[in-house]
Amino acid sequence: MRKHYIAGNWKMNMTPSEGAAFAKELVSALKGSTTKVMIAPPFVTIPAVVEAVKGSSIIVAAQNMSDNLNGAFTGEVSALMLKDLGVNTVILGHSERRSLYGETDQFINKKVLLALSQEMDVDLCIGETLSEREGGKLEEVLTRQVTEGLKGVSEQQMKRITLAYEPVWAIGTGKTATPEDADAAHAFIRSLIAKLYTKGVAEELIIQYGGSVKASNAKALMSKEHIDGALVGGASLSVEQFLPIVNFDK
Ligand SMILES: O=C[C@H](O)COP(=O)(O)O
Repeated sequence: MRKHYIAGNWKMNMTPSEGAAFAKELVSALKGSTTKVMIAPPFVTIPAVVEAVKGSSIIVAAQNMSDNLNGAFTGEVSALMLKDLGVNTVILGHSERRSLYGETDQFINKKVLLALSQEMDVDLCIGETLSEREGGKLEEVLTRQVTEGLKGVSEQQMKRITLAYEPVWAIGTGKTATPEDADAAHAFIRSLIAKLYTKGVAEELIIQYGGSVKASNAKALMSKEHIDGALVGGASLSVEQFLPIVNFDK
């Protein structure tokens, strides 16, 4: 039985003081909740948020990290630095990293392997563009992103992997995939994982949906068999909008 996992990716929003205020409010709103919740602040906001969620079960993640552990890589942040802050989860391969910063499947795979070598959990994002979907390439794109992104990841390490299916055309656009379309993509991804690993690994894998998730569509999406949670962007920026998504089943 897979447990729902709801994540908020703040992207380049929230100063340290704003992040701390949000986190304190979320901690008190979630008292007693057993839902697995993660928030991913920008790097500089992480320490304030880590401090604010202390004692709660909220996971603080990074939105990205370097493909190296240390050295002459100006402007980069490494897994070692994140771990020193108490951050053990990282989002990798977000479509904005792929499209705006040219991250390839091979580069993302290098980071995935590095994060796993540091015993970090990875939330690996995949998803097709509108032209890929309309051109009938959905399965080809997902197959490539999953196969390349997870190259060299062992069956044992798959316990640390969450996948986030985010159709690029649904991110920040207000257009959500229908629950049926999203579920079909998730089912395809799960069948792919069963082929690459085992049926057991596929059945345990958490696959989040991302792309204009909000309070009004969260329940319909997450009632689908293969949708195990959400990676929320815009609606994760206020507790008022994020909380009903976390509590979609209440
Ligand atoms: O990481 C989150 C996704 O990019 C979704 O963003 P959105 O909820 O603003 O569409």
